[in-house]
Amino acid sequence: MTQLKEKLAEKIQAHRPRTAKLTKEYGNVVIDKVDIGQCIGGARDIRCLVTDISYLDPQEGIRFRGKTIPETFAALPKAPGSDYPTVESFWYFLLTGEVPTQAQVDAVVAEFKTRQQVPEYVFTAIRALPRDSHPMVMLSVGILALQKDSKFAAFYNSGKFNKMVAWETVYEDASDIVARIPVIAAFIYNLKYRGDKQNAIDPSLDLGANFAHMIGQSEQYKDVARMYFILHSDHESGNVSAHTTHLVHSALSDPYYAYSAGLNGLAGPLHGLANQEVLGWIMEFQKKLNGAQPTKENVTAALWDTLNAGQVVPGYGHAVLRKTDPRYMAQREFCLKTPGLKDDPLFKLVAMIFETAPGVLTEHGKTKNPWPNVDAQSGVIQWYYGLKEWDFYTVLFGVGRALGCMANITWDRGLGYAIERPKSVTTDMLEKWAAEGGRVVQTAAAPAPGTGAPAGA
Ligand SMILES: CC(=O)SCCNC(=O)CCNC(=O)[C@H](O)C(C)(C)COP(=O)(O)OP(=O)(O)OC[C@H]1O[C@@H](n2cnc3c(N)ncnc32)[C@H](O)[C@@H]1OP(=O)(O)O
Ligand SMILES: O=C([O-])CC(=O)C(=O)O
Repeated sequence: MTQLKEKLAEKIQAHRPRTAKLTKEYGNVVIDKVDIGQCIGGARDIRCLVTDISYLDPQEGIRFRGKTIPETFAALPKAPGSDYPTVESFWYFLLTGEVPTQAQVDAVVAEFKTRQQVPEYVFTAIRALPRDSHPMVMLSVGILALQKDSKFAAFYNSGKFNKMVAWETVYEDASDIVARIPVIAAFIYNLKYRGDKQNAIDPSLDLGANFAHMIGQSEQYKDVARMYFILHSDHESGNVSAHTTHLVHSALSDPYYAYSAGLNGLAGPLHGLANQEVLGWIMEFQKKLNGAQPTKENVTAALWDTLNAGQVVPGYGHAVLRKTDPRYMAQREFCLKTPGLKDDPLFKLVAMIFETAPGVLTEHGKTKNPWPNVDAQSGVIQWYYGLKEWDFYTVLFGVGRALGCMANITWDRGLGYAIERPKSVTTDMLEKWAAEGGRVVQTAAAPAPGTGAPAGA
């Protein structure tokens, strides 16, 4: 066992009694209620998932293992010669909740080296796709192609499957996915946009730096990759990509099936694809400007054009957040402290949209959150460093999101979470309960009509 796996074994062992006690002794304690609006409206705000990897406060934004973004960056050991931590150090932190020592980070970096070789059949499968396939299709296929070597699936099929140790094989697959996904992403980038010029893995580099090297990027981009992957890693477990991954794995589908499915959700324009949509929107707007400077007036007019056409303003709004996304701010601060980038015309336009869009969206009056999310700021950084193919941006997101999704399902198995299966109802039922002022629950512990029903009723 590696040091990280041993530490994780300790942590899971220590945590199990807490989950068991909650289920056995407090299983009937009500923590939320469900109304018709939530039933029809995407289960918004219903507290019905558990994860300790990260928590999203609507006002404050994300905390990874209890730490805000600045606290996370400050606490973790940094990559050599860099202000940013390695992805490997963050992976240790997400999995265990402990800030690793430099020696523990070095061990993960070394472990990833042994995992990062991608079998040739994965590249063959991607090459077989039409070259104009979306890069997210290629990434999802690449992850799915790896499934045949799943250690979790092999364990399940071995006839010796045992729930108590099943997490160990999830950990193996999860670590393989995290170590390999940047290599697959780099292959896709090179295949589609660099005339198939493939750079070999540099075994001396950490995950983020190696990704930069593999796509032929600059020294400075190494920190961009590290920062981007960490910022995009996790957003508690109700978002589409994390929830899908969790749901699919809850059927004991292995991590490859689960994350390929999660990526397919990330590829939606209301979720991860919004970063591509933001750049597309900005480029369209710049074209219309025809060389003129962006001003509050012309940005306002462009935002209204989008809204009046019945479209959403990409990069703005959020299902949970009610303030500017701290991931947006972390990337904005990166821009402001990077000479060149802070004076870049595209950054200035993004900053002008930040000044203008919240007011316009508030006046429009629909969105509950007029503030920018992570996707409004990420593309401009990529563009500045020469990664201009914006249909690739969600692939970058997918590399980062693997960290959170894989940490989550490793813990799902560690704690033996059940197959996920919420209950559906019919429209007739909703109409009946609406007319009656609520659903009458037939249990001893039934709450008053209109206050919801305990599980199992
Ligand atoms: C990494 C991420 O996934 S972050 C999110 C990335 N997605 C985007 O940036 C796309 C633009 N934003 C949106 O579409 C939404 O804000 C979402 C999908 C993020 C959240 O959706 P919801 O939780 O349903 O938002 P909310 O409750 O505020 O929606 C209420 C109304 O405001 C509209 N609205 C929300 N955001 C926007 C927006 N940016 N522009 C225009 N209208 C919006 C919704 O479409 C909805 O309209 P409807 O009543 O006609 O259906
Ligand atoms: O939390 C959400 O629903 C969407 C989001 O920002 C993410 O997944 O990063």
